[in-house]
Amino acid sequence: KSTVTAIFQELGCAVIDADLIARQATVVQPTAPAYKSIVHYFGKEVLLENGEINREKLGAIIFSDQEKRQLLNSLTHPEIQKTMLKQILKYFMLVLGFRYVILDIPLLFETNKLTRFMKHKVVVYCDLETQISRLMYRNNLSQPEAEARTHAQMSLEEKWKLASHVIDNSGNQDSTYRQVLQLHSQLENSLDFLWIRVIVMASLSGIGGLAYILIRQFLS
Ligand SMILES: CC(C)(COP(=O)(O)OP(=O)(O)OC[C@H]1O[C@@H](n2cnc3c(N)ncnc32)[C@H](O)[C@@H]1O)[C@@H](O)C(=O)NCCC(=O)NCCS
Ligand SMILES: Nc1ncnc2c1ncn2[C@@H]1O[C@H](COP(=O)(O)OP(=O)(O)OP(=O)(O)O)[C@@H](O)[C@H]1O
Repeated sequence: KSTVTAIFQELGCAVIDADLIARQATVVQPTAPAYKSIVHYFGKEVLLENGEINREKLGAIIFSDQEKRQLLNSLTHPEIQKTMLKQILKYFMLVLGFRYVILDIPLLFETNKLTRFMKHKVVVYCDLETQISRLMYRNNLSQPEAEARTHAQMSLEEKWKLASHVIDNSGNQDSTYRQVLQLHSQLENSLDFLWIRVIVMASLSGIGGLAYILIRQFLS
């Protein structure tokens, strides 16, 4: 997904990355409420010496225990979704004026209630063997560790069925790049953004109208 969203970003699109948010101050840094709950439920042994979350250790716990994974999800996902929503609104505000926003979400179909508001759902696909070997290489994991992580998610075949577009990323980066270019031009030519503009305009004029009434009441 990150490989594909990086191309969209290069093409000038607005991108919101759930994984990045999951690592940020609002979610797992020592001042965040989710951080405190993680320490409360998982203990200080999931912390590094500097107080930050030991991702390797927490990963080893949650990817071998479904209940603990669900617990972690229940602590982090509300914060991640709240931050995503704020960023979406920012991009749709008239000053920024983006027609659409690309959301990079690993657990979109499993947990995200946002799907019903999404016109386009893109699944980035490759065969399981390639997926596991790329994950092993990127995260420096053993085969069983990488398999535990892929099994913690809906299979790509199932996700494929729920998608409106599929990008086949089994080949080289050039082949992926070409597919993204094609999807990008399809999205650029789409008029789907118009209904979002109408909703944003209507909400803003509603808020503006309310503020006007309140000011009038206050001054009279
Ligand atoms: C458990 C954590 C600390 C492990 O960090 P680490 O850097 O070792 O792994 P990384 O984040 O790169 O994830 C490894 C792989 O597991 C997947 N994954 C991550 N969290 C989850 C989850 N809760 N359920 C299923 N798959 C997950 C990722 O998409 C990736 O493919 C981290 O993944 C985390 O904080 N997860 C909870 C937040 C979350 O659900 N993030 C993903 C969706 S927004
Ligand atoms: N077409 C490709 N050819 C070779 N390597 C690739 C290709 N696409 C992605 N990779 C590599 O595979 C790894 C995983 O890709 P990427 O980070 O884009 O996946 P992701 O879906 O965002 O991952 P996750 O949800 O696990 O964070 C990265 O190291 C990336 O460089």
